[in-house]
Amino acid sequence: MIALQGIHKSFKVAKRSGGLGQAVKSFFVREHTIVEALHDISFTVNEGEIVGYIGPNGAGKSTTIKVMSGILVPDRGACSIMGFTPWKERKAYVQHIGVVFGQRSQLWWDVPVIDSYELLRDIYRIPPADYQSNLSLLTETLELGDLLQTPVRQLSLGQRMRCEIAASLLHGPKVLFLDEPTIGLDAVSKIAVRQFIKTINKEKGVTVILTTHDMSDIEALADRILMIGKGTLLYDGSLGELRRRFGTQRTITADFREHAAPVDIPGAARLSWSPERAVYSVDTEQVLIASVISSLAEQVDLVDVAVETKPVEELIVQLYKEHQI
Ligand SMILES: Nc1ncnc2c1ncn2[C@@H]1O[C@H](COP(=O)(O)OP(=O)(O)OP(=O)(O)O)[C@@H](O)[C@H]1O
Repeated sequence: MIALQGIHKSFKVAKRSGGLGQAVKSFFVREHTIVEALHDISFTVNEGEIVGYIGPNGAGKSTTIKVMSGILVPDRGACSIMGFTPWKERKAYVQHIGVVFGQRSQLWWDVPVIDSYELLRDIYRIPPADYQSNLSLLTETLELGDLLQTPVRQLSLGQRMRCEIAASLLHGPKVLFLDEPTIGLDAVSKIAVRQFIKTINKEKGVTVILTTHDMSDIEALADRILMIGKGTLLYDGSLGELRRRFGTQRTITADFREHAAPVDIPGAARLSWSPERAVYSVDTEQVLIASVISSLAEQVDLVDVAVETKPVEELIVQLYKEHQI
């Protein structure tokens, strides 16, 4: 459904140094630097996938979304989405995609939300019956109700985001690009937005590409991660694979009835010890978790045991280190 091949995109940025002298000089001689935002980006996405596009600030995530939604023209490379080249056949193409930029609004600020929706209906030439059925489904699932009659500037961030997502789906697109859809939202709104993304993906088969800094979005939603750093694709695979690749390390926290002497477990490194709690680090490629717990149980009177994997954030930092980002 989506195929990018060797996409390159650079920006020419005016160089400015401090001081009045430099400012006067730059008035006559403009110096520029070239920022390579995307370097040879290639990937494919199948129909019905939810793909998380992640990376540090300035990695090139938004630039990729802009190329895929036809807003930016790349310097080189090919991009085919549902048979369209986004920047060439923009008018026909936008009928098939929905785009949400979390930091920008596509809604008219001073008028009720419904007025913006009606404008979008006319822009996209959505047949009245389709518009009505899409609107009622979106109103119900995103709980828009009274919000439709409210001017956008009076909405909370979470309410606005629900309205933005509905706006991007009124014309029934097959692909949805979401750039930071949960930015700034509280926990409840985040869960609502995630739940909705899951629903439209499952029930309507909408393919979703989402950029986010929030790893819990990825854990909750994405079958697959594409990771980008300094304009280069660093990883393409599942979160599970990423965990397996780096995450054979587990931390075992054991609570037990008072036990004075620290206990050594073969194959496990003891990270801390107190008379009622010990923390061990275990490499699951070297030793089984079960054998660590059973040798611990032989020596202390166990009350509780917790086994934790490394948080995803740590795995990602490790990947950046590996690629020297
Ligand atoms: N219009 C522009 N003009 C000049 N440079 C730009 C422009 N847009 C992006 N860049 C540069 O391209 C690089 C990639 O930016 P991009 O916005 O795609 O990153 P991002 O991964 O979305 O970052 P963030 O997580 O901070 O939003 C950055 O170095 C950025 O400064």
